[in-house]
Amino acid sequence: MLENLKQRVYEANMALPKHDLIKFTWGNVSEIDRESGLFVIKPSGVDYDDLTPDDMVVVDLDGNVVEGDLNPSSDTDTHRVLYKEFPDIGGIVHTHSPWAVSFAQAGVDIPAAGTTHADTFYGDIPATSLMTEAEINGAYELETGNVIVKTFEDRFIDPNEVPAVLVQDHGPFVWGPNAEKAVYNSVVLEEVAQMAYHTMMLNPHNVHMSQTLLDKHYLRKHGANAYYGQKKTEVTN
Ligand SMILES: O=C(CO)[C@@H](O)[C@H](O)COP(=O)(O)O
Repeated sequence: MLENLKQRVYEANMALPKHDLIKFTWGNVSEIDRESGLFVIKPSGVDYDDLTPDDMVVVDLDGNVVEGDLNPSSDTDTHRVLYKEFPDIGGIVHTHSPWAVSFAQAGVDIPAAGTTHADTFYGDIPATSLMTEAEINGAYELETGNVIVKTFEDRFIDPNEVPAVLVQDHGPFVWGPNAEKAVYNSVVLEEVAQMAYHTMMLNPHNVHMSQTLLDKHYLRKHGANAYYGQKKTEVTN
């Protein structure tokens, strides 16, 4: 079971440079096996050209390295918090994709401006508030996870419907039912971030799509077969 998971996580990590979402050793991908509560994550600081499936590190939800000779990603605690607090997600991606990072660093939500966005995100993609000095000086990656969870709780956003967040001072964390889908969502995030930036430049007033179209479009695509569990709303064609 773990060998297959390591292979999948390796392939998902290798998709980051392929889609130009990272440079050098930036970013990381993980996937959890919910039965065992173990997740597999990229090792820290290893160039993607040198990565192998055997380099992947197995971690439990208490943060203990269960298997692996290399140190797990420096963002492991952020992944860990999200797996504990968002029980429906199965894979997490962190990238430094430029357009998403620009919105994150500016502390600006990516607005739901059109159907390209609505295909994957059921609403604006939230930017977190700036982390406090205490959070930064504490266990930064752990506090990053806590800030993400608090952002979704405070803004009543369902992480199963908006599978991404823009961590101010850092960058995007994106998730999905597995690592492969989380990478797909990361690619869509970068695309809609660039589209949103230009849309906002062209029309500084209001770029939000109609809620009616957002509801219709998202539910038609996800409603009956939402991969995060069954949506109760009837899908209207
Ligand atoms: O944002 C940072 C560093 O600024 C990290 O997220 C790196 O981008 C990935 O670190 P490792 O996964 O290699 O530890």
